[in-house]
Amino acid sequence: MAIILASQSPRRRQLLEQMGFTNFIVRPAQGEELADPSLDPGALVEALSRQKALEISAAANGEDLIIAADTVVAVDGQVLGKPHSTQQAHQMLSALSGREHTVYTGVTVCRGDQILTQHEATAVRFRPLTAQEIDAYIATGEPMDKAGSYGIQGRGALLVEGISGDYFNVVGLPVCRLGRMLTQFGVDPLTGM
Ligand SMILES: Cc1cn([C@H]2C[C@H](O)[C@@H](COP(=O)(O)OP(=O)(O)OP(=O)(O)O)O2)c(=O)[nH]c1=O
Repeated sequence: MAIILASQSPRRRQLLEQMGFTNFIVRPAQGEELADPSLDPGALVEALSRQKALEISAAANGEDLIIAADTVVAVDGQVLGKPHSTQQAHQMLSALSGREHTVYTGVTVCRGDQILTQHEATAVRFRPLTAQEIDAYIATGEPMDKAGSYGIQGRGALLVEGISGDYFNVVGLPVCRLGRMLTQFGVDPLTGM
């Protein structure tokens, strides 16, 4: 049985390694992420993670275990994905300045016909940011491939006053929840695989 991480995200790869997995295949999904915009953020990230997992599973061996995830930021009923431009990154960071938002990550594990999807939510509080600080942060290049236009694991930490919930969920993979989901597939990262 091979473990396939259906993700291009280097953070997700690192977190899977941190869980103790050394021999897994990275095979990012290529399909466009399509979801009903009326879904609430939890249902949205679940649907997107499921799409990624099913795309890779369709071309995989039935014995292979696929893991896929999707992360968004929600504030004021608005869902923020990755920014398409530095201008959009500026808008997102302005919307997050001086307040709390929620990071949602959906995760899907599947093998053959068995499929399990869940999500985790983490509250993150930003300190107030000036327009100049936002511009300086964008100039580091860090925001552009990240939901909500920041990376808590990088210099984005300078913006974060506090969090409530799973830190790793913000980085892109709810490690504790995923560990428990995997036990339903007979894979236990803690006691041996
Ligand atoms: C909020 C936040 C997001 N992120 C990242 C995690 C995800 O990689 C990204 C959200 O985009 P996603 O669409 O979830 O994932 P991706 O396009 O990077 O990779 P793939 O679809 O192949 O799995 O934002 C951080 O790294 N740090 C953070 O603090």
